[in-house]
Amino acid sequence: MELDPVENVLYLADSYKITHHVQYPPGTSSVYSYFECRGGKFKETCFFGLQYILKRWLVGPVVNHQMIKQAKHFYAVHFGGMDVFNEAGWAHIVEKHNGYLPLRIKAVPEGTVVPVHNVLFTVENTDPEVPWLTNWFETLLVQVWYPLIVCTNSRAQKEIIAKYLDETSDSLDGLPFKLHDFGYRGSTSVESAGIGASAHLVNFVGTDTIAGLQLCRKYYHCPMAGYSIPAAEHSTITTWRKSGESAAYMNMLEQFPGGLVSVVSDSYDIYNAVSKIWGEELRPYVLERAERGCLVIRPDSGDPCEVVVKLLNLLAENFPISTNEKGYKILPNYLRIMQGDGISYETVGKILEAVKEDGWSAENVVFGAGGALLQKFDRDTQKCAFKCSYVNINGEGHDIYKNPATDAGKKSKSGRLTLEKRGNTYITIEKGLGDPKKDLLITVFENGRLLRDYSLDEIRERAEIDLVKEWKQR
Ligand SMILES: O=C1OCCC/C1=C\Nc1ccccc1
Repeated sequence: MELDPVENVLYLADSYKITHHVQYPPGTSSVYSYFECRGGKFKETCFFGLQYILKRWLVGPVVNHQMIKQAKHFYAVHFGGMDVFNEAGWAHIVEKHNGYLPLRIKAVPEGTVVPVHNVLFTVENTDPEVPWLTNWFETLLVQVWYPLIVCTNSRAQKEIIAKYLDETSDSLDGLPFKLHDFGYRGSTSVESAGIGASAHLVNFVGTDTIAGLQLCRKYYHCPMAGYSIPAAEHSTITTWRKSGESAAYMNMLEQFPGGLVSVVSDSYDIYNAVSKIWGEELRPYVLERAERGCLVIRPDSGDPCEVVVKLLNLLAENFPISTNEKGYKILPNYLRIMQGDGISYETVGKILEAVKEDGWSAENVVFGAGGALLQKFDRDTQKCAFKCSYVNINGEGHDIYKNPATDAGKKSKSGRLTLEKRGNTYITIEKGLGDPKKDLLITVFENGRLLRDYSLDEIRERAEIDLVKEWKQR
């Protein structure tokens, strides 16, 4: 039976790694490597996504003789006839470990927020026969850069939105729904959409990226990690033609008589739609459902700061505005604005500042984000790196490092590492000088078994932002 090559750990490494087993010093018995963020856009990272990689690819009996036989032939061709594939090494893993990978991975608990330049996880071989195994899996494990950075970026936006809610409203209750994931179509694949969407769901519960819900269900014990509401897209408005714009909007109110409903309203002229259609022609119908639901008006073009503020003021001309305890204006609870265009870590604060400057509360607006939420990152955004810091050769341990004369920023940590708390922050102790009893790195994977299985709920709790924790204390 033809094996699915995607499901074969023998193909989950960069080609050059296939040739590395003969490149370590003779007598090498242990290779110990670590992962860190060396800096970048954010000064701290919210660690998330390793568990998905472990469960998806590494847990269980992941290699067998048939796979080895197939890979042997595959690599002979790939390397132009040269026999570089470590058939004996992999056969040893099948024979001695029944295909379970003799590795130990220790990681900071998912959801932990750690300042950059700290060790986030370590990898080492547990069988001295296969020291080359540690770095074989660098390729796959470093892909954690993506969920880690999406989670961090999403969380940073939560901090900004929470700040404005704290300043201009009486509650943070709506915060989990304030940033909605619109990023499915802009993702590079269904799998990557799911990974990125799950990372956002650590911080929020608003999503349209279904793939993320499935991932959270299957890999993070969360049956329903996020929610959405009935919403229009341009096609369901423009198919009524311009002459039928108000009929299209009326249809939305009729088809969804209760609960929240979102109507994108900028197909022709958002300002006309809000002042003349929603504010006049359909005003009675908007009021009629006031007790049963909420109309969410969605602009989708123009300068977000200008459009959102202008829409709030146009709505104030036709609907009853009140003032909350912080002295900021609020729409009636049956009206909200969703800004789903141009939203990013860099812009969300500017929009909320404009809203606040004009005397409006942040509670009036919810946001949607796509590309900037799930795509506009690369491994360099946080300078994610995986480096070997310790090796044992002929029974003698050596603390090792790289320190390129041409880039001091690429200097790596040396020796066996621990992650320890100092006050309310973290530090990494190098050279094996850390206290194992204080080490915050948890053995999550050992010899093919998952030793810690985090739920999304506990990750959400661990990742919670300070302002929310303070509010819960009040
Ligand atoms: O308007 C909305 O209200 C809240 C529910 C989602 C929603 C729109 N979704 C969406 C998805 C992908 C691209 C663009 C929009």
